[in-house]
Amino acid sequence: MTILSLEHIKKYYATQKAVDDISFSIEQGSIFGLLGPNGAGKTTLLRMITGIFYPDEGTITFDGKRFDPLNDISKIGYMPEERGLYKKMKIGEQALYLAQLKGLSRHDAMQKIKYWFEKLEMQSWWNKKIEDLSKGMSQKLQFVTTVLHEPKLIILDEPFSGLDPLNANLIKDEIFNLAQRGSTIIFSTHRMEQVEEICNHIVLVNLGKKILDGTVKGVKQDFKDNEFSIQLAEAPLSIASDAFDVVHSDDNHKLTVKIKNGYRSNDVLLYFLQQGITIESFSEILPSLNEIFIRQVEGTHAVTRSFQKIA
Ligand SMILES: Nc1ncnc2c1ncn2[C@@H]1O[C@H](COP(=O)(O)OP(=O)(O)OP(=O)(O)O)[C@@H](O)[C@H]1O
Repeated sequence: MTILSLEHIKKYYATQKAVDDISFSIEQGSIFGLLGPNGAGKTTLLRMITGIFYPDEGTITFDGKRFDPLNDISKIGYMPEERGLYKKMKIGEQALYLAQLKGLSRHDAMQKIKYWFEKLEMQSWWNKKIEDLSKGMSQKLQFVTTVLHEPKLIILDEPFSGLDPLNANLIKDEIFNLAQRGSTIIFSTHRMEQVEEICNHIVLVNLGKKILDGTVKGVKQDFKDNEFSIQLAEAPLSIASDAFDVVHSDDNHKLTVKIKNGYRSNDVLLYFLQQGITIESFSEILPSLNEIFIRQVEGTHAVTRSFQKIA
C-alpha cells in the first residue's frame, strides 16, 4: 500500500528551481532513502512533505488523501538535521512537552518516555539539561522525541551524525523495529554505506530533478558491469579466453574478470575447470551505491556544464 506519493512537485525560491517536477511514491512500512548531493533539493522536498511549506505546483497524497498539513502533522515525526531542542529545559520535561504537542495525554506520554528511555539507556538523564548533553546524547533524545508517538511517517535527516558505533547500532535496530511495526521511514543522508544497509527503496535527486528511483537491489542490478570475483586454488600459467577479460589480479589467485557480451558466468567456470584448476570461490561484483551515486551525479549534464565553467 502506498503511504505517500508526490506528483509533479515544483518549488521555486525567487528564480531558483529547487525542486523541478519530481514524482515518486513510497510504500507503507518501507525504509526509503532520499539521496542527492549538496543543494540537490532534498531539504526542500522534506519541508514540503512535513508541511513546513507548500509546493508551488503538484500534489502530495498522504495516507490515501490529499496531504493536509494541519490535520496530518500528528501522523508525521520529523527529525531535522539542525537540532531544535530547548537548551535550558530539563530532558524529562522536554520529552514530556514534545510528546504532548504530538497529541499524547500526559499519562501516555509518560509511559512512552519511560519505555524509550529504558530502551535507549537514557533513564539517568531525566533531570539533566540539554546543554549538559554531548552531541550524540542530544541526537538520541531528538530521535526519541521524533518517534515516541509512533507516527505513520518518520523522517530522519542524517540520524546517525555524532553517534558512536554502539549508539548508531541501537538507533538502527529501532529504525528496523519501527518499520516492522508499520511506520514508514524516510531517511536522508550522504552516507551511502548506511543507505545500503538500511534502505529498501531509494530516490536520487540532483539539481532539483529525480535521476534515479528504485529498490536498492534493483538499482545495483541495473548498474552492474558483468564483473565477477574468482578465487583459484593455484595460479594458472596464462589466461586467454574469448569469454572474459581479466581486469584485476592479486598474484593470479584472486581475479576480477569481466564477462564479454554473449557469454555467461558458467563459461568462466568451465574455462578454469577444463584446465584442472580448483575454484575456491566465485561471486558477482555489484557496484556500491557510492559508485552509482557518483556515476549518476557526474553524468547529469548540468553538472558537467558547471565543471566546464570552472575550467
Ligand atoms: N531559502 C532559500 N532561498 C533561496 N534558495 C534556497 C533556499 N533554500 C535552498 N535554496 C536553494 O535551493 C536548492 C536546493 O536546496 P536544498 O536545501 O533543498 O538542498 P539539499 O539537497 O537539502 O542540500 P544539502 O545536502 O546541502 O542539505 C539549492 O540550490 C539552494 O541554494
